[in-house]
Amino acid sequence: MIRLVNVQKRFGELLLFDGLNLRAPGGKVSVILGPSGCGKTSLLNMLAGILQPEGGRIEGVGTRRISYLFQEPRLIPWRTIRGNLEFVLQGNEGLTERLEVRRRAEEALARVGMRDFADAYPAELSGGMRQRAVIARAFAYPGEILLMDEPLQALDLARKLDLVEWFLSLWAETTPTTVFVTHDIQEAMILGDYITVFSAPPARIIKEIENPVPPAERRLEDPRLMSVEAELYRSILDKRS
Ligand SMILES: Nc1ncnc2c1ncn2[C@@H]1O[C@H](COP(=O)(O)OP(=O)(O)OP(=O)(O)O)[C@@H](O)[C@H]1O
Repeated sequence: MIRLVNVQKRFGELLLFDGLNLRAPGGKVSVILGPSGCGKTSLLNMLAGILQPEGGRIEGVGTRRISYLFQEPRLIPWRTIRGNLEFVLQGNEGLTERLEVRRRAEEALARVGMRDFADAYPAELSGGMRQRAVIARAFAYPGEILLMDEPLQALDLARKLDLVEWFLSLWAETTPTTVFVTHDIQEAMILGDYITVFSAPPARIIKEIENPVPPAERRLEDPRLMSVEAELYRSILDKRS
């Protein structure tokens, strides 16, 4: 379980978090849904230790291994897709053997249907394929905690749902404690075991929902998810009025 206790963060005049309390249960996907600029990326950066809060504390992260998926697929342009995965795996204790690293990279690419593109360079692939490669990379590097910053936002709905399916099947193998931030309600419903809605800064929690539908059964047209969607819309609209 990751816990934020009374976290304070400001950037100059902008008070981003004024005593934020939040939990992300172990082995579950917690989605933070919030408007642009409410501090979602800053929250992940604090969890990753890249950014320090001015007050409060963050528990449950410590020395645990973290995978971080950024908004845009950050791949090294002069390395092939396989080379990008190997690069991450080589820094990993116990995986120093070159052949083992290669085997793991190829296995991860095969898991997302990218085996035939292992020798391609990032610029030769579509945005959706690059995103698939970074998802493979995140799971090839076995983090206990997975942080995801709107990694699907630039994709159309069909590609997004395709990637969500890959994501959920890979995720189910190791069930890392996951914090996924987004402003997309559909992503939140399909991926989130828990969904927390943030207000604009200073970010407050305006709604918390436990997803009533198990991951394997989540379809956008499922009436149970449609009622989650309605509840999420209502909470966001109520806040505006
Ligand atoms: N290093 C920084 N210095 C000053 N202001 C910052 C810094 N990082 C973020 N901010 C500001 O803090 C606010 C929250 O930024 P953040 O990127 O965390 O929000 P977000 O919810 O992830 O937004 P988006 O959905 O647009 O990515 C923004 O107004 C941003 O300009």
